[in-house]
Amino acid sequence: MYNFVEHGGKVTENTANEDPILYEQFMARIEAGEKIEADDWMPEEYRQTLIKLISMHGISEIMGALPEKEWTPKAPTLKRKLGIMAKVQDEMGHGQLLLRVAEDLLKPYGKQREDLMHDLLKGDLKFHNVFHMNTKTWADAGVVGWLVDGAAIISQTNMLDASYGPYQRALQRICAEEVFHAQHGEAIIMALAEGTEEQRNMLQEAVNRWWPALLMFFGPGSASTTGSSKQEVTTKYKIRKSSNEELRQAFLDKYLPRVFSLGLTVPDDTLHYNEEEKHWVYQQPDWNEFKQIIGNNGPRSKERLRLREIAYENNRWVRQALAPSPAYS
Ligand SMILES: CC(C)(COP(=O)(O)OP(=O)(O)OC[C@H]1O[C@@H](n2cnc3c(N)ncnc32)[C@H](O)[C@@H]1OP(=O)(O)O)[C@@H](O)C(=O)NCCC(=O)NCCSC(=O)Cc1ccccc1
Repeated sequence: MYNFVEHGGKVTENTANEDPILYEQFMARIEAGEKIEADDWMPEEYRQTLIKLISMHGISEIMGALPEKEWTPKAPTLKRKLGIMAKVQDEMGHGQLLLRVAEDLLKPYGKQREDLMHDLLKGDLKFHNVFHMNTKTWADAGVVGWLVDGAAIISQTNMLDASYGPYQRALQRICAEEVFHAQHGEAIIMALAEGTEEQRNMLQEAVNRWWPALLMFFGPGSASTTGSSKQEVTTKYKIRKSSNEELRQAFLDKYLPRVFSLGLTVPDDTLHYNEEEKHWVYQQPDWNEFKQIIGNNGPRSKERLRLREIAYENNRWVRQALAPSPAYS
C-alpha cells in the first residue's frame, strides 16, 4: 500500500509523471480561480500536499482539544466550565470534518481515516507545535483561547479561498467557530488582566511561557531555518496566499498592541517595529527546539499521545457498532 507519510514529507516533482495536457488544464483551472473537487483529476504533488496539510490540520484540532480539556474540571466557575467544554467539543468536530476531507484524498491509495490515527500514534503524522506544550495554569488556558486561536484564525483565513473546494468549504465553518473561541479566550484574559495582582502575574507568566511557541505557530520563515518548506508549493497551487513570515507579521500587527494595552509585556528585549520596512523585528525562537517538539519530544507530547491512544482504544466499540467492517476493528 502507498504510504503517503513516507512520500508526503518530500513532495515530488509535480510534472515528473503527469500527462502534460492534463497538468496544463489543471493549472488553467487553478489560475482561473476554479475550485477543484475530490473526484477531479489532480497532479500527485497537489494531492500529496493537500493530504499532508489537511491531515496535519485535522489531527492538530483533535490533539488541540487536549490542553484545554485538562482545564474542564478545574475551570473557576460554571460559566467558564461550560465555555471551555463547548470549545473542546467544537475542536473535536473540526478535526472530524477535516479528517473526512483528507479521507477522500486518500482513496486512491486505499487508505482511510483510521490509518491517519494509526500514523499519529506511530509518530509518523505530526501535530501542531502548540499542542505539545503545558497548560500550567488557568491563564494558560486563556492564552490558548486568545492567542493560539487568534493565530489559528490568521493562518486559516489565509486559506479561505483555497483552490481545493472541500477544504475551502470546511474552513468557512471552522473559521466562524474559531472567532467564538478567540472571544472566549479574550473574556478569560480580560478577567485576569483586571483582577488581583496574583491573577495579573499569573497571566504575564503564561504569556512569557507561550511566546516562543506562538512565534513557532506559523512555521519556519524559510527552508534554511529547519531544512524543508512547502510554502512555494502551497502558494503555486493557490491553497494559501501568504507566506509563514507574512502570517507571523500579521499576528504581531494584530496582537502586540492588544498585549501592550493590557499592560502586559512579551519576553523579548529586542522586539521593535521597523518603520521603514514596515515589519516587526523579533528574536527568532529556537528552531532546533521546534524540531524536537514537533518530533514528539515536547514537554507534553508523550502524555498527550498516550491520552489519545487510550481514548481511541476505549471508543473501539463505537467504531465497530457504526461500521462493522474489518477495517474498523
Ligand atoms: C502554516 C502551517 C502550520 C505550516 O506551513 P507548511 O507550509 O505546512 O509548512 P512548512 O513547509 O513551512 O514547514 C516545514 C515543516 O515544519 C512543519 N511545521 C511547520 N509549522 C509547524 C507547526 N507550527 N507545528 C508543527 N509542524 C510544523 C511542516 O509540517 C513541515 O514539515 P515537513 O518537513 O514537511 O514534515 C500550515 O501547515 C498550515 O497552515 N496548516 C493549517 C492550519 C493548521 O494546521 N492550524 C493549526 C491547528 S488548529 C488550531 O490551532 C485551532 C485550535 C486552537 C486552540 C485549541 C485547539 C485548536
